[in-house]
Amino acid sequence: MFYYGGMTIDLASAGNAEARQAALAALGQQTRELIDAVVLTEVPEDEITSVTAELAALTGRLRALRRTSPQPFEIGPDGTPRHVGNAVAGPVNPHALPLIIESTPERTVRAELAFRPSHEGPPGWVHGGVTAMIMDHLLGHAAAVAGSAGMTGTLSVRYRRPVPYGEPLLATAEHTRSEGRKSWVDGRIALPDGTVLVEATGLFITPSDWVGRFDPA
Ligand SMILES: CCCCCCCCCCCC(=O)SCCNC(=O)CCNC(=O)[C@H](O)C(C)(C)COP(=O)(O)OP(=O)(O)OC[C@H]1O[C@@H](n2cnc3c(N)ncnc32)[C@H](O)[C@@H]1OP(=O)(O)O
Repeated sequence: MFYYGGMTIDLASAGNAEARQAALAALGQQTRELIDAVVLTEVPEDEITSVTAELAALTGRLRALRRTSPQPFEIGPDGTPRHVGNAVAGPVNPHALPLIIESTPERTVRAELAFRPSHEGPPGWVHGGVTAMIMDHLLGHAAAVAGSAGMTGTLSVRYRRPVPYGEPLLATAEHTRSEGRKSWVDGRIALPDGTVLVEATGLFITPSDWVGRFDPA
């Protein structure tokens, strides 16, 4: 539902939902490119001021109709979570890489990724909070495809080497064991040659009201 000028509008019935998601994903991608352009720009100050004014106008146009509910969320028949607005994997969320996760027949997960200049923490390297966020999400996804969807209880991260941005990397994760509603998952981010940069272990807890709700087929 969206609220506009005192009216409530059900956009799902007002248009083609798939085309709308594609349009939003394109907006998300353009905004990612904008963010990196802002981070890297060396244009003159008057140009920066002019672009800022144009962006303020564009922001106002988008704010004309605002969503008041969370983005749609579903678990596919294979246990794969789909959440278009997610901060890590959501194609319509400019904060998201977006992380594109594949599941293997063994119910482990993998994602090829490249961080962006806007993820910089230490000069020239990726911020540790960003890599922890990627690990949190990927490990949570691995728990879900293993039939143990849950919320992060604890996440432990070991930073073994600095993480570069703008270079291809591989993130992988696998569920290792469960006890009741608690599940443990291991994961890592590595260079293409296998050199591990970041390792993580997470404990995911299935809330009581999720039990049996998100089981993969
Ligand atoms: C849909 C698919 C999504 C799929 C999603 C796709 C990937 C997304 C991944 C992103 C994940 C996130 O960022 S999630 C967002 C970050 N996480 C959160 O916001 C979680 C906030 N915390 C909570 O909501 C709650 O505390 C829960 C759900 C974690 C646990 O609450 P609860 O269910 O009431 O748990 P409770 O009965 O007290 O405890 C059950 C058992 O777990 C233990 N336990 C409880 N909390 C913790 C903890 N933090 N660390 C260690 N152990 C804990 C207890 O000691 C107990 O052990 P015993 O006595 O039985 O031995």
